[in-house]
Amino acid sequence: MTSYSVAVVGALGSGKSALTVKYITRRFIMEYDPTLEDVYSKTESVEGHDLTVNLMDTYHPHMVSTTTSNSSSEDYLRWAGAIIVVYSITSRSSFAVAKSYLELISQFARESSRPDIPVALVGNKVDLERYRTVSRHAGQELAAEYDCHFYETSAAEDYGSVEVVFHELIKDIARLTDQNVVIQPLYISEPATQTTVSNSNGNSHAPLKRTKSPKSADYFRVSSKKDEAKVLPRRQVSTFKLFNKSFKIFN
Ligand SMILES: Nc1nc2c(ncn2[C@@H]2O[C@H](COP(=O)(O)OP(=O)(O)OP(=O)(O)O)[C@@H](O)[C@H]2O)c(=O)[nH]1
Repeated sequence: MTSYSVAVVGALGSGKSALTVKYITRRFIMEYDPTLEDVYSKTESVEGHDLTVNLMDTYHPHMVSTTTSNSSSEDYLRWAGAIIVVYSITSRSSFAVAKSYLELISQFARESSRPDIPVALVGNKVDLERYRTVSRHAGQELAAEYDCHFYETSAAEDYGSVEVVFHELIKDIARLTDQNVVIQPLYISEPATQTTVSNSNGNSHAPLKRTKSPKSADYFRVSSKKDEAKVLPRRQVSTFKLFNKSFKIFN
């Protein structure tokens, strides 16, 4: 199974969960329960080749504007094939935290054997333009400083602006492993039968043929705390609880 692991990091409240669930379900969520670190997976079958995207929605309550970290908060670095660093364009403190994450990732890349780990800096909540305190230019400059992708998104609005972030990183991972991958939009089909998966701690990349249209897609979430997987039936939920998190969904 071709597998791509993407970790999402950033300040509390920057929209990590909203972006992750938007990508998984195409819907915007309003979170109102505390967050735990969780792993979600989305799979699709492409011309007989299965592609799985594992997403870690991280939770580092003690990560502030500093480069100090501890080993458990760096687990995502070892796990991820690519990393999304999120800040809110309405929060200068979240931008400072994003810079700290970029520094941490850059240190890790230097010290490990993974100097090319793909990273995207994402300024989220662009629908709240009137409350903007971090300019687009500042985001671009920071991304240039750390030589990473830069995007501005809204988890509350356009799905495409969220999808492109994940897809570009998946393509980067594939390029790093010499895979010829064309990522098409991940269509969500009727829920499949319940599936059990285990967390991916590495990235094994089988050759993937070019394709014109994905045939089917499943999406489900696995908890990093439990060896249990859960299929989320898209058409049956307007409000749902995912293990320890509750979400309201806005169509
Ligand atoms: N308007 C708007 N609100 C957003 C957006 N993304 C997230 N939010 C809201 O911002 C709040 C925080 O979003 P979360 O996704 O929980 O943020 P998080 O980074 O996962 O936060 P923690 O789980 O505490 O680490 C929630 O009320 C979301 O509904 C966005 O793009 N636009």
